[in-house]
Amino acid sequence: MTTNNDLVELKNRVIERSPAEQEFHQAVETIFDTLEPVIRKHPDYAQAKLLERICEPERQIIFRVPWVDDQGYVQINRGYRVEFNSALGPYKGGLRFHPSVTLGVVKFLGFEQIFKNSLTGLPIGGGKGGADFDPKDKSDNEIMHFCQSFMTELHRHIGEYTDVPAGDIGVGTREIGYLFGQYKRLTNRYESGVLTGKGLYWGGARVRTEATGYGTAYFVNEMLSAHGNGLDDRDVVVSGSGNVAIYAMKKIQELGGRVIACSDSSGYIHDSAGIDVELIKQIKEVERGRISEYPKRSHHNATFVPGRAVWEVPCHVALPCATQNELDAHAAKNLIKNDVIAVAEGANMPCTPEAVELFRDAGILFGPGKAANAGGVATSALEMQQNASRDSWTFEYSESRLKEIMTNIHANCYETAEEYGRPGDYISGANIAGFTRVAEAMLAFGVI
Ligand SMILES: NC(=O)C1=CN([C@@H]2O[C@H](COP(=O)(O)OP(=O)(O)OC[C@H]3O[C@@H](n4cnc5c(N)ncnc54)[C@H](O)[C@@H]3O)[C@@H](O)[C@H]2O)C=CC1
Ligand SMILES: O=C(O)CCC(=O)C(=O)O
Repeated sequence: MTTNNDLVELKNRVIERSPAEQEFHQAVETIFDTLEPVIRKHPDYAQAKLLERICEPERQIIFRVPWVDDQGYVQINRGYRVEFNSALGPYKGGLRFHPSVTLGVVKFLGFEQIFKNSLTGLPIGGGKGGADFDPKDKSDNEIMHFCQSFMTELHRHIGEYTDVPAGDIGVGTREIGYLFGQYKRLTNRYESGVLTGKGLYWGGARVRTEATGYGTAYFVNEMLSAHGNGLDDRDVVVSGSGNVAIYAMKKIQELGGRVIACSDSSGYIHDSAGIDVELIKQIKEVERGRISEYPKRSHHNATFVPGRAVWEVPCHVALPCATQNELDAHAAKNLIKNDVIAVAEGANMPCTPEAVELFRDAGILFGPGKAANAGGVATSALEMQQNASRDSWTFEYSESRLKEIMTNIHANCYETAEEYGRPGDYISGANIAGFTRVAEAMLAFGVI
């Protein structure tokens, strides 16, 4: 029999084995805090030490990334790929290029990815990678040289049946293009399924660009509907203005919500008439500019508030879509005071544990990232399917698949939470449902 004390001891051992990896510890804590009922129900999981095994990456690769900048100076960055768990399929997860990237950050993201990918119901394992490279203010030439150097090492470790990276913060279609070009050159193989998030002319899938944000909007809509609410006429606030944020805003508006604020790392914009998403796309995706440009060019009466978090804007629905730990207890208290009814994580682990606790205590509907933002990786798996069958689906069909997957993920989390006596607790539902599928596969494979 596994008791709560056994689990606490086990969690402490996992944390001690990986010192100074604060973000990874945080992700591990969330899992351990919710899995007690499933471990109790399945003594064979404890006997096979599945929890210990799932916390230990199958492989972690750390490498030097040297490149030459436009001034002719040599620059050195550190690259990572953590191949966490391949029980359900090839390692799958994005690459993040940001100065804050450390082994602990990559491990937390890879760990989350195991459960998220399992929830999609598709055959993908969990992994993540990246580098402490800052793409901000780099020329196109410098980005290309960095990507080529990064892939010169990474190509040895990845493959359609082994490990399939994609984008994340700082890595979009441009970077995937440079990475894919270098992989093709080094291996002399046009192996489309080795990377996802590709451009539509060279093996990419329709809806992948939109998928994470659209999926988050679908998920929050499902959460609201399941509790007798809807998005109609609701004020929605989104953090970030990158890939996830832009398409979350677009789909929220299509579903009847009113997005009144969004942000970047310099501050936020408030537009009570409703954010003009096409203008944000032009500023952010095309010009790679700052969000402070928006009020200068919008026909609405919008304002830019520098250096402050967007969570001070009153809203019914909050979608953190920027980065980890961006929504803290102070922000959560503010949102609760302003009568927020639902929060869904478009980003990975954007809410601190204290914020999550406050939402839970206040009875706010809370969609954890591993469920709410799973639409991106799910559509990556659909891209792999299309690559394997040399096929290309229409936008409408691809979006209908995404919608179906998000509806199923919501239902799975909702029903699992009920089954384990935690109705309405989407965190427990997501963790238990995600873990169970991986656990069953690991059990079937023996001790490996
Ligand atoms: N791109 C994808 O398909 C998926 C991304 N995610 C997660 O979503 C989040 C955002 O990723 P992307 O949109 O792809 O990245 P991105 O690089 O396109 O955009 C990130 C955005 O966050 C903003 N930002 C960064 N730090 C901030 C801060 N402290 N305050 C306010 N804004 C800040 C940036 O200015 C930028 O607008 C990340 O947590 C990522 O791991 C999760 C699932 C899939
Ligand atoms: O599409 C992918 O493989 C990457 C998605 C990702 O990095 C994520 O879900 O956080």
